[in-house]
Amino acid sequence: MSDAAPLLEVNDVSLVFGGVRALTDINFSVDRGELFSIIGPNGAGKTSMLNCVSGRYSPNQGRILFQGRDVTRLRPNQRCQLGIGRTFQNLALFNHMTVLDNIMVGRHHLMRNNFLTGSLYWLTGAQREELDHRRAVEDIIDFLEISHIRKAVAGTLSYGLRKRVELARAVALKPDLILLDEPMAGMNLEEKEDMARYVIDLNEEWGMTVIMIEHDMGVVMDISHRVMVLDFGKKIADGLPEEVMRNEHVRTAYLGEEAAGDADPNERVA
Ligand SMILES: Nc1ncnc2c1ncn2[C@@H]1O[C@H](COP(=O)(O)OP(=O)(O)OP(=O)(O)O)[C@@H](O)[C@H]1O
Repeated sequence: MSDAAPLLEVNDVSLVFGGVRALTDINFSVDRGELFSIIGPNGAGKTSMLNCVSGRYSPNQGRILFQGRDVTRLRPNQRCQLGIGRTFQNLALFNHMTVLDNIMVGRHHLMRNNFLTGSLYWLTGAQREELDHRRAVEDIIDFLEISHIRKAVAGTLSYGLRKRVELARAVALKPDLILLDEPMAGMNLEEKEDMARYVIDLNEEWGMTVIMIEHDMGVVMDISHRVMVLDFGKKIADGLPEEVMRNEHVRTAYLGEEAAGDADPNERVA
């Protein structure tokens, strides 16, 4: 694959649930290094699109290529191993486990030693491997500023902190492509500012390509390189944030003229 080839290509993807057409003929691509956002009203098909990329849903039609390889029929864990990580709209943490253990779960597929070799702990290099993993996890904990809660049981934390731990677990997979489903939902302004900064740093410092679904237009327009708009399962626009904001179809179909006026680009959250 040449450097110029997209990291992710979605070709003619359609997805149907019974009588509901969740997605119709969706085409887009995301280049390595991009921070790409998907927006649209409730029920527009955003999460369905992300689920087709992560492998949770299998499209009825179309193909998904990751690093030039057709992954359309691969299971979620296979895509994970190829470098696609994600967070969920509704938190999916192990609430009874500590923050540290939740993040270690994220490292699982990178660990070569299993329970058999693990029983030969000192002989197989498992001890060294575990140390390496712990070090990598510590880097993530420092980056996301959750050192003070590392030993806390995940279920006891505030919503904002649990979202951050969930992000940490997804980052622990060291994905090339990270899919974020409404990372700022339910957060206060300060938490949103922090999360926006983490997303930018993941993209710029950690080199991860990001696809983000987010309803906060201020954040989306401020930090995205490109934005795609879905409406009733169809793509109605994609382009630079300012182009999308100017697009009349988007303004009427999604934002509405009034809301479009509200999303003042000078009033950005991050
Ligand atoms: N598992 C499912 N079974 C049946 N219908 C589904 C399923 N998942 C999604 N849908 C339907 O597909 C359509 C798109 O839903 P989706 O959740 O992808 O939209 P969305 O843009 O992410 O919405 P929101 O912003 O509310 O999260 C909706 O009509 C939804 O009811």
